[in-house]
Amino acid sequence: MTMRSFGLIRQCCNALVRVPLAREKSPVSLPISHLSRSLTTAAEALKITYDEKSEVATMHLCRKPVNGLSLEFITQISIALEKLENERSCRGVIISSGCDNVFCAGLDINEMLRPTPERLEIFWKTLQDMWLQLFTTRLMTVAAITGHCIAGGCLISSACDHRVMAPNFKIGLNEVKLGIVAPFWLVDSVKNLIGYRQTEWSLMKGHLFSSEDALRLGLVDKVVPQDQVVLQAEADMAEWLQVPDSARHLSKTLMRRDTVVRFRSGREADLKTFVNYIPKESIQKTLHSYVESLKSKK
Ligand SMILES: CCCCC/C=C/C(=O)SCCNC(=O)CCNC(=O)[C@H](O)C(C)(C)COP(=O)(O)OP(=O)(O)OC[C@H]1O[C@@H](n2cnc3c(N)ncnc32)[C@H](O)[C@@H]1OP(=O)(O)O
Repeated sequence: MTMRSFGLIRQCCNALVRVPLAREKSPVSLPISHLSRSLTTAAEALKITYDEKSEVATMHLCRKPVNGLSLEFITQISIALEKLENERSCRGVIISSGCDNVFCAGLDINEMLRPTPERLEIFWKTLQDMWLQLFTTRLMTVAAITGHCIAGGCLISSACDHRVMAPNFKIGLNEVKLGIVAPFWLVDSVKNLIGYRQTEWSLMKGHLFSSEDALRLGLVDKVVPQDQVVLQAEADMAEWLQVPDSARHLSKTLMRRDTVVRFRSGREADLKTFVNYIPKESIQKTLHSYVESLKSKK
């Protein structure tokens, strides 16, 4: 197997971190005091390998401990996707996790705690862009879900084309438990998989499905033992790649067009809602209590 690594660019200096936005030429500078905590450096957080024989890349999410989606991490994912999309030989990408028992625990909650308005706005725009990229990419996308896949984690998995999950983990949208509401475009992408009623009640309750229930409902496509998830994802990818790329991608575009049109017409309003809503004192209190409850469960 021939593997190549894609280098990802991060620029740091003492006082500022430069965060290039997806599809924008000039990076934006942000005060370092607003960087969220991570046990992994930016360089370690995302690893891309490319297998020339199968023409498939693997994107390993390795932002320990739980792949919390910070602005920097989302930006890295977005840049990597763009690079892979532009790599003509690349036909598919498998998204996997390097964190034990967690595929992705969703947005890094620290991004929403006492944020600056500037960073909050960039954070949300970048998340919207990353979702759109993943949801519409010409590449065949497979999520290898080796652990919990919560809220923003489900945003990644539900934007993919195929999902393989390990048993006995949780997946879904639990935003209401944090006192917040999932954006309509994320809800749409889950609704496309499991239908209106299952989405409605799980969204309102903040219910997380077991892997087994997720399989039954169609939120994932296969459940296999944890140590076989990546192998299964690779095998399924190979099968998917037997379909001619352009016909597969055009079919995906056709099926997802309504969701994309709705997203494009509502994204500005969605951004406004997010930046106005998150700083509210009542929301800050609930988010703070939620973070405390995560810490105190130990
Ligand atoms: C209007 C806005 C809508 C936005 C749409 C999306 C929203 C979101 O994604 S909000 C995030 C929702 N996610 C969650 O509620 C998941 C919370 N995490 C967990 O339930 C668990 O951590 C776990 C099941 C994913 C893993 O459990 P375990 O292996 O036992 O690990 P710990 O709970 O001990 O966590 C380790 C460490 O990581 C911190 N942490 C966990 N999740 C997050 C997170 N999403 N953001 C930031 N930090 C997170 C946790 O607090 C621990 O920290 P330390 O105590 O400092 O070690």
